[in-house]
Amino acid sequence: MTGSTDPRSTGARATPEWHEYSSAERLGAGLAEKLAAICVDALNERALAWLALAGGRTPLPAYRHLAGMPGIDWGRVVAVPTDERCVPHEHPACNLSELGNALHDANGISIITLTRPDGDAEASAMFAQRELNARAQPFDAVVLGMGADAHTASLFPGAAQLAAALDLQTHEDALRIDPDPLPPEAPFARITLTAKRLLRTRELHVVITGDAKRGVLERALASGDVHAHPIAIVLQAPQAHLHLHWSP
Ligand SMILES: O=C1O[C@H](COP(=O)(O)O)[C@@H](O)[C@H](O)[C@H]1O
Repeated sequence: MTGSTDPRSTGARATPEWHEYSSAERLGAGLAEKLAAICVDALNERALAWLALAGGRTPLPAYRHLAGMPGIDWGRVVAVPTDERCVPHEHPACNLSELGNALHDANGISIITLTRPDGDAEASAMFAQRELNARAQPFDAVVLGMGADAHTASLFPGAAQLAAALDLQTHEDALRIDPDPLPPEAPFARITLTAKRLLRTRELHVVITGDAKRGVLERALASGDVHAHPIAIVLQAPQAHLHLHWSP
């Protein structure tokens, strides 16, 4: 089911369009169709299609569907993770291999990394900034996941660097973030795209599953408090088409 709240809101807030699916697999197929369409449009109009893709498990079915879709000139598609853990690239906690595996069939796609091969946090932050600075054009689409604490990308509530990463006047595209507390399942510093960089996009797709996360997302959007609920930054991109994808 697809539904919209207020189709054209007033003020500088994005208007979310909800997409509800009966399963995570259907969500993956629905999101993949939207990403494929925007890649095709981008490639018809510009030299490259430029995507920022969330890590985590929820969007992986969408990436797999997308990679299998016909009619996309993958050699002209460039993707970057929205965030990455500061671990060596061969470490099981590095998002890169899962993203690469999910996009395996997208033959020729370029995936930009945010971290140095050894995972050093400071060197990675400088590297990520250079990589993004060299690709200053707006994203065609940004896919964002969300944690149970309302973090998105690696914009973690409570992190010392959160205010800098949320600052919409910043000149930084990517920053080091130290989640506080460190999540026990992934106790690492991260590199995250800043809110300003994530919001410079034609489309924003938030992808979540389960009633608990839906409740978190609805409360975050209602409060608009980006420091307590960083996912609420998506409301601050009124020029972007904001899609919220949910399945049980
Ligand atoms: O820590 C992270 O978690 C979120 C959500 O992941 P999921 O597995 O629950 O979908 C993810 O979007 C983010 O990129 C990642 O760093």
